Amino acid sequence: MVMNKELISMLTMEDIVREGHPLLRKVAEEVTLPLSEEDQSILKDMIEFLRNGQNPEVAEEYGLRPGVGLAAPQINVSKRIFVVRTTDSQDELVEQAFVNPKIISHSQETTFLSDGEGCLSVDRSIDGTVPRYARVKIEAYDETGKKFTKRLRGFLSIVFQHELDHLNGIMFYDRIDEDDPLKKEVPASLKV
Ligand SMILES: Cc1nc(NNC(=O)[C@H](CC2CCCC2)CN(O)CO)c(F)c(N2CCN3CCOC[C@@H]3C2)n1
Ligand code: NI
Repeated sequence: MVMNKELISMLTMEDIVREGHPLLRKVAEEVTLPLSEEDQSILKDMIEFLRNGQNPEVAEEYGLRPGVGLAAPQINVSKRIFVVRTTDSQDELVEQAFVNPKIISHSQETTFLSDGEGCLSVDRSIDGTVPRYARVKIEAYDETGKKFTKRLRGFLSIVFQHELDHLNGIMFYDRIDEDDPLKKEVPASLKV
């Protein structure tokens, strides 16, 4: 399908950098607040990309892989920004920009997605358990530059940690234990 990129400002899969691109292994720069016009428009494009990917018609039309999160380094912008669009444990839609995000505390207990993880920057499927903190207390700024703290758990907590890793040059498969990739049991000592 030939797409006339000049007429489309939206992000497509062509804008997503893939494994091997240096930005995926760099620690991204903190963003100065308030966000510049450029950074605000980058955030808007990122949220739009997730919305489009979660819309079957649009995803089909533009060949988008669905995503629930996207980090700025994945679109060749080495800044500490990511966006998340998914439903939370109360099945509420969460569409959130995280600027200069930090984990300020976390549970000892770990969790993981039973089907493992994937990544829009990784064009292959990699089996293995990706251990994540079960609960995290985070601090970040939103698109208006307002500071907030939040306690995340479950799926949202996992997505947050996957995206935060991208800001620190970490890929999900870095966390798979080579000696026991499919381990499902959380070591007893880690249970709180
Ligand atoms: C689990 C999942 N990963 C999808 N893709 N991968 C991603 O989001 C990568 C980030 C996720 C990989 C594991 C944790 C974070 C992108 N990443 O590389 C950014 O760094 C999905 F698309 C998806 N869902 C379930 C919810 N559904 C709601 C309706 O719309 C479709 C959507 C599909 N669940
Ligand atoms: Ni990813």
